[in-house]
Amino acid sequence: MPASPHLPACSVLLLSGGRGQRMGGRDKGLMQWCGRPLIAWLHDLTRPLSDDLIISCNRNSERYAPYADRLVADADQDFQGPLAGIRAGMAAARHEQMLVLPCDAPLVDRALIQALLAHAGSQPVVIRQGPYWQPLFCLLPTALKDDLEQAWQAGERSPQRWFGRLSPIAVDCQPEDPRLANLNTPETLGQPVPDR
Ligand SMILES: Nc1nc2c(ncn2[C@@H]2O[C@H](COP(=O)(O)OP(=O)(O)OP(=O)(O)O)[C@@H](O)[C@H]2O)c(=O)[nH]1
Ligand SMILES: [Mg+2]
Repeated sequence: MPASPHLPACSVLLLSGGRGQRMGGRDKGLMQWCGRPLIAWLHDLTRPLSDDLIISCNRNSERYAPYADRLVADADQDFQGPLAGIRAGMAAARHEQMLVLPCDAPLVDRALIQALLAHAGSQPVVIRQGPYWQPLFCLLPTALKDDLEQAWQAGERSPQRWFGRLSPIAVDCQPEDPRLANLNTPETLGQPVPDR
């Protein structure tokens, strides 16, 4: 289902497969923010955009399942980073474009997503803040699946280095754009530090 008649159909990949080290090793996507799990906020934002909503997670699959059409796990269970999740998502995605968002950015809004979708084509479209790319906020043509696979097999593990070779289109945001806030620590969730 397209976001509007003028925007392309896309798959959505919500990245929630990280180690959560700065959260004391907890599964970040399931941590509560403003009364609900982080993944629930991203689900609500993206659900109307796609009939192919994929969550990349490496544990607690039964708790993620209600928020997705499908779940993917990394091929290796040693947390090789977000590119592992993107790789699994690319292999599963059913549409020509795949919107990628991290689970820990609940303030992303529809306008930001529409700005990415507006550039859908043969190149990656990536958010940039000042000089800094935000590689996990992006729109990827799924035709790049084979390119990604080759890069992965050659040892690439950095999303930014991977798409950097592919003439990405930037969607520029202000350095202080609050929609891109990343919640990486218990303090940012407004919770005490969890026990381990
Ligand atoms: N599939 C997958 N996703 C990952 C992996 N590492 C990080 N991510 C995701 O990438 C996004 C950004 O990662 P971080 O904010 O560093 O999250 P994290 O790795 O769980 O947290 P830290 O361990 O504290 O760095 C989050 O949405 C993570 O879920 C991984 O090894 N596999
Ligand atoms: Mg990390």
